[in-house]
Amino acid sequence: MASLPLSAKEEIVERFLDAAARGDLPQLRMLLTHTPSLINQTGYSGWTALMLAARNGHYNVVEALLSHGCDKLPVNSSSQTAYDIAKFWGHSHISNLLAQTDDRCSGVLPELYFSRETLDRQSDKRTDKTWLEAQQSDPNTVYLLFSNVNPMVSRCEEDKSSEVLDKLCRFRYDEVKDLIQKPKTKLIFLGVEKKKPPSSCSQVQEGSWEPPAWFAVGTDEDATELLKRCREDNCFFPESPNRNLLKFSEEEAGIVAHARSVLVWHDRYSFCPTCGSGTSLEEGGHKRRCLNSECRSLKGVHNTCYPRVDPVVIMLVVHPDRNQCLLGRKKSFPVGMFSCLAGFIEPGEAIEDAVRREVEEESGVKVGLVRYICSQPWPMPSNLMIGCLAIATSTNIKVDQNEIEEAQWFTRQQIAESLHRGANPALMLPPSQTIAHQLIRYWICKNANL
Ligand SMILES: NC(=O)C1=CN([C@@H]2O[C@H](COP(=O)(O)OP(=O)(O)OC[C@H]3O[C@@H](n4cnc5c(N)ncnc54)[C@H](O)[C@@H]3O)[C@@H](O)[C@H]2O)C=CC1
Ligand SMILES: [Mg+2]
Ligand SMILES: [Mg+2]
Ligand SMILES: [Mg+2]
Ligand SMILES: [Zn+2]
Repeated sequence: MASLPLSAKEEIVERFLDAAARGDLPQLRMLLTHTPSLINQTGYSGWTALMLAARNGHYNVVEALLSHGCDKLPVNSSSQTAYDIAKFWGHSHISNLLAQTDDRCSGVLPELYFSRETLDRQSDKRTDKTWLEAQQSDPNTVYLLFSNVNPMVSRCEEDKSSEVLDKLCRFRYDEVKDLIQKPKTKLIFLGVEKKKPPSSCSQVQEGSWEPPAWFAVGTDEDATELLKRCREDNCFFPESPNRNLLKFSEEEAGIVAHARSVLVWHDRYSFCPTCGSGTSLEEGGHKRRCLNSECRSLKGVHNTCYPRVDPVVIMLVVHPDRNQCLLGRKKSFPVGMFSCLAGFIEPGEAIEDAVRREVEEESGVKVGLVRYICSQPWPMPSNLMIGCLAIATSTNIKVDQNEIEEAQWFTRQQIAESLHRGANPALMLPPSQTIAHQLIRYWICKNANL
């Protein structure tokens, strides 16, 4: 049977993959300059250009592909990454290169959701009352409204990935000035915009321009009343706040993480933890001062006066054979979902010891080497997730049923398939916004080269 003619697109993909397989760097570069989207295209059996170059030992092609931001994660139909292929065929200079390239640049460890510092916090301005007051009434200042620690949002479906995005509703001083004067309202100074205006702006030329300040307004007023302040009619307060907190853009997620954690702290610590008296807000909403002049908390620096952060270790435990990892599921997880083990750090405990203790408590597995990888603020309500890879020194699982319903070793192949192809009913991994997902992805890409 005569083979069907290739479409123009298929033909260019084939030429690109062929150039990678032959190590023809000039041809590969020329095609990439013309059509940058070729970079992660796949051909026969899911092989990418990176895999073909890794298979045939073309170091300079692998290097060029990585410098163009090529994705190292994809697996072929045999569930092998480019790293696995280079290693299998004995091209250790290439497998080392694939394991070593800078994590952030190569996309192995992307920026974590909730962690973008969109605003410049300008913490030194928190004690400058005159400056803060001037910012509050400035017409360019941006206010965000929170009802019982939930942000008011509007929904837009125009994101390029066609995912639903929630957008924070922004208000100006005139629209909220009555609200912020009420005694029970909490006003949090979040920082100032980092973006610079166009140099044509007259205030920039005069030297009088200041970047707009942002404030969060926390109130327990009736949500329906608050919604009446909106100019648009598609604004709302999400019904399941925890799930909805994962629907923001990266820019806004970072702002929400800061604002929500501080507001939750005010909500839960209205009275002085030292003597039980009332407190007042200070320092742009980043401090609570006890109103009892005799209180010990007023002498020296007292940590109960400042917002709390709870450190939590979260770890991907790697099997001693380096080819499997340990994941667990809580009863509350959706069917089929497994995630990294996690637990609160206890007082007087180092990160490594907390990792070893939590893993042994929850799964019975003993851990030796622990390596810190990355962290993520998790404003539910105020955790700092400290992500680690840990190497197990024992393999028998004995689950603590109070904390975990089930724990299991999964092979690299099972994980790579679930990550790459998704929709695997036997193993569903947590969403990409979580540090658990990113630690798992990191292990697959780096092959746990501890
Ligand atoms: N972003 C992510 O990828 C993930 C985030 N997490 C978060 O990590 C946190 C800790 O994980 P768990 O397995 O629940 O911890 P865990 O294994 O330490 O068990 C929780 C228990 O620890 C006790 N506890 C000790 N200190 C606590 C504190 N400061 N606050 C609340 N409870 C405390 C309580 O009895 C609680 O029931 C959770 O809040 C969860 O939201 C958990 C997994 C993934
Ligand atoms: Mg736990
Ligand atoms: Mg635990
Ligand atoms: Mg614990
Ligand atoms: Zn007190």
